[in-house]
Amino acid sequence: MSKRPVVLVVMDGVGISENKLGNAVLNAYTPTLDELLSTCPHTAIAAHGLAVGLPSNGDMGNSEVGHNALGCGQIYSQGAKLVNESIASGDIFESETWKNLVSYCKEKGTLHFIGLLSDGNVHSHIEHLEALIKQAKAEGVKEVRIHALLDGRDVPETSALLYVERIEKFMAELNDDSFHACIASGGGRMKITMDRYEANWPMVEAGWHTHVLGEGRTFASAKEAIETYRAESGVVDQDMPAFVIVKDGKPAGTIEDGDSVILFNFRGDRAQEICRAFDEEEFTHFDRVRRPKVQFAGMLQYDADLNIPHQYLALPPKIKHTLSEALVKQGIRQYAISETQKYGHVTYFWNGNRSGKFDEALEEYVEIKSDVVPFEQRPWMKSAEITDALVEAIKSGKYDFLRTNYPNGDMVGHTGDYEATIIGVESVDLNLKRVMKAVDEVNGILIVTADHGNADEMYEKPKKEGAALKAKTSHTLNKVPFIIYGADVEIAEGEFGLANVAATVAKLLEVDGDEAWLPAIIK
Ligand SMILES: O=C(O)[C@@H](CO)OP(=O)(O)O
Ligand SMILES: [Mn+2]
Ligand SMILES: [Mn+2]
Repeated sequence: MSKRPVVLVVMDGVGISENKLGNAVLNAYTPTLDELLSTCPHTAIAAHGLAVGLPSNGDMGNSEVGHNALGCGQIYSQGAKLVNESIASGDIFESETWKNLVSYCKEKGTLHFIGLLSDGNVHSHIEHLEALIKQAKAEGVKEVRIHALLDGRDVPETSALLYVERIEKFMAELNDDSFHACIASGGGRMKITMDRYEANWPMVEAGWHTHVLGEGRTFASAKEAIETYRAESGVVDQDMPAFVIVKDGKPAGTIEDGDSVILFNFRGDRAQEICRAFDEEEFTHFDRVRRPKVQFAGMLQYDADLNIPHQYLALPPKIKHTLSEALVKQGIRQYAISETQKYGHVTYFWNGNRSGKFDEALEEYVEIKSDVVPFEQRPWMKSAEITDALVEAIKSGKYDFLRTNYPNGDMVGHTGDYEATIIGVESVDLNLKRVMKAVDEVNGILIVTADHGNADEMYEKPKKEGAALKAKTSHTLNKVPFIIYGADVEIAEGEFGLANVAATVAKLLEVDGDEAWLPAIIK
């Protein structure tokens, strides 16, 4: 084992692109990154598509698959791909859960689908929803209701109508005397239901009131809701307030005793809280007012240790041989820190979607509370506070491997605000300098990388030359930086991705890697 501590920084959403237009990474003032890139061994590594276990290279990276790959050194087929396969093979419809949910609601109840309505393939895919609705009808379900969370964060900023129209056309073709499906409620994904890491439970409470109780502002259709909210305030899809659809003066689909409910998102971070609201007997995070007796299932098992949700349609990748586990076996003391928005990224996602520790005595996890504010108004977020704690941990000499995630490039990038995102990236750069100094003081080694791009492309590619610029809120397909500071090493030949990082960390720590891992990025 080396005597030199290794610190790994994930700059969330900081990708590499040569294109200067709307590039909040290239155009930010980043003296620290510039210094690192001009003086240290570095390369660019793949963070999207096949390199992180997604169905195709047209799939942008995301935090879940990115941190999974970083933390386990391997490429596993991810939720997006596993659900595709399970639907194609029909396995999903053979599952006990599917059968249970269908038989529970088939005679007198309704089958509800709650989830992110887009083809972003980060949390969900509309094709999965379509396949489930079609099969439900084939198996004799009579009533289906959709509770549509509007995206605009993994897909273009104001694309909700595209998906609403697509699913309504799909349902209209299925609807007949024996079957009826329609949208019952919805709202922007950053307004209701899809909170994560317990950052903002009131979002989930608002979702409960909307989907379950059918309370809120009412409209005749989802289209009317979207068009009205846009006309009133110019609000974009992800921030769209909640809406309830009414038919004949009543909500089109509250959730009642005898119904079944499927959360059709496959990704876990933003799925867990609403699952808990349905599943938990003793629930204290908000007053549910009424808890219907339903059969509830998630698309995937989101956390096996915590048994969330109790029922699920498909199994997630069984991620084994993680870096954390290999390191604790060799006595390496570890420290992980981020603010709430990304805390689970450096713990839960990093450890293959496990929320527990491998070894209580050897691992310390620290969460700095995120503010609940529009991040374009505070683009520095908690970068300084994270750094205060990280610097202290580095200097304490208590840890051999320390990791952090700075959310700014990503969380501010998702707002589509170019100027604010520049400040977000600059905040990371400023704090990176402090981390470098602390690493110097303890004669350590620093790795700087990212999990996927976002801030590197803040405008959609114009459809025609000269067309007005449109904010881009989603991740990118670009590679990410991989830089090693403080070690006299050479980058190896070849193409690398996020799954090559774990072996690199082990090599720098001078401990054994795992045979399952992809090779290190250094010679
Ligand atoms: O905010 C999120 O949920 C996703 C985008 O859908 O971003 P990230 O993968 O960076 O967490
Ligand atoms: Mn991310
Ligand atoms: Mn993101």
